[in-house]
Amino acid sequence: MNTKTPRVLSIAGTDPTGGAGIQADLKSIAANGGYGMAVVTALVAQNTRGVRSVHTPPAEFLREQLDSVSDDVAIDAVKIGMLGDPEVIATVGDWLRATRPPIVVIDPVMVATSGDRLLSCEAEEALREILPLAGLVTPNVPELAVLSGRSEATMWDDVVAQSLEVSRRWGVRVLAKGGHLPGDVVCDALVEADAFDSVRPLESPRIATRATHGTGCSLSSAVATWQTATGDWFTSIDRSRQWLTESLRHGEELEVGQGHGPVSHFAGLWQRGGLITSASAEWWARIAELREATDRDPFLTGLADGSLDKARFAAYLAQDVHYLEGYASVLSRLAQMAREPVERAFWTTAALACLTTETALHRTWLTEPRPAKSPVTERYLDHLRSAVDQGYEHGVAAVLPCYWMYADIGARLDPAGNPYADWITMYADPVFHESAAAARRITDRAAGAATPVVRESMWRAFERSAQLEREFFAQ
Ligand SMILES: Nc1ncnc2c1ncn2[C@@H]1O[C@H](COP(=O)(O)OP(=O)(O)OP(=O)(O)O)[C@@H](O)[C@H]1O
Ligand SMILES: Cc1ncc(CO)c(N)n1
Repeated sequence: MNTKTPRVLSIAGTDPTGGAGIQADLKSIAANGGYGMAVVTALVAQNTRGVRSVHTPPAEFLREQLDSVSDDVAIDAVKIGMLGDPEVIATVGDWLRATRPPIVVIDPVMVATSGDRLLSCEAEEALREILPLAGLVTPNVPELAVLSGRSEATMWDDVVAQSLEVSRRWGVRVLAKGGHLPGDVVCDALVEADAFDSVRPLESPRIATRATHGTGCSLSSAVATWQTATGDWFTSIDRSRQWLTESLRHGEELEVGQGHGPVSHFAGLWQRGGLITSASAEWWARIAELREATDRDPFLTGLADGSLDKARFAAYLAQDVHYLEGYASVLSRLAQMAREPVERAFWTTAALACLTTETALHRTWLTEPRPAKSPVTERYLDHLRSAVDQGYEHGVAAVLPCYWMYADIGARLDPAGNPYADWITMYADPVFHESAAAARRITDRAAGAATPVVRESMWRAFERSAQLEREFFAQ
């Protein structure tokens, strides 16, 4: 098992709508964990409905593109798609013989999903001749008929028979794809003609979707990528098919084009949180410096070693009572805005705890007359109120630092022999920590469901609160 990121080169034609060809290959390689590179064989004016025209750059230029990659980059795998005409095939064939990439997958592209031809008839013979350079060839049913010189298979047994013929004749492994045959189950098979004529079928449920544009491109690129990592063709095909099935399921959601739309290459990744596994964890890391600066504030260092002046502590608690009253109102508003019953219950309980448990200690320190709200207290509460005004997501992000920074401080201070031990143990209490964890989970759920724009402004609301927490201690 190779643990390095596979460097995978796609040699193929283009699809400006991004669902097939090189554009699909790059997405597929990335979605399956590889680093994608691309050499263009043909510029294709096409969309989800059909092909309008094809522009083939000069063969010398194709060779220059290929050499640009191989002269500089160690290539782990190559996926070959649309080759268009005999000159293109000869150029790619020469380059393959010269560079000998360790993994080569040829998707013998002949016809687009729309039914338009992508390979000239004269090129069919030339294409057969380069098959021995591949570790795997991935024809669909019509392509298999062309390669084997037979009529198009209508039954699975014929698909297998034709695959065995192609495998035997050109000494190549064949992934026969049954996507074009009818049935609730889509059957593919890895076929190798040798003494035992191995035929290993792979089945999956047929997804009822029109979004099948570029499935062949995407599958072959995925297999090339996985093969670098696993070294086993069957495993690579199996993994790639699982990924493709998931991507097919979400293709129509993209609403791309009026014909056969593309698959959603990153649907699974997005659904599982994309690059951000936890928004709150990422935000917490981003405020690391601010947190360290807060720790160094004389108020907190004094609290930590017990040397803090009693009058300063009382003044802090007096402001904190004002703050907690305002904070509780904000939490009640979140309770009203929450759509999930568990979240509504959490914010309701949180508002109550704020007005009772948390302020109980404060009240023992309060002296009359109570001081007015300080400018920092006013500013912090204004910020929280304007965050909930913007929406639930912003509100939950804004109230989080108050929980989290206090839980963090409470866990790190030692109450033993400290005159402020009551305060420390209140924030070291597991019940308070569980509340902080619940507030984080709610924030992560809201951030996961939010658009990138909303998530970005959630972060800003969180960051501003963290800054205000620091100013609050420093006041
Ligand atoms: N509706 C579907 N549901 C599930 N899997 C499918 C569906 N259609 C195709 N597949 C799978 O997608 C892969 C590509 O199959 P297909 O035979 O359609 O290739 P293709 O014709 O070369 O693709 P294209 O020309 O659209 O790029 C195969 O693994 C096939 O089993
Ligand atoms: C460039 C290109 N390659 C392959 C296909 C097959 O889907 C396509 N439509 N376009």
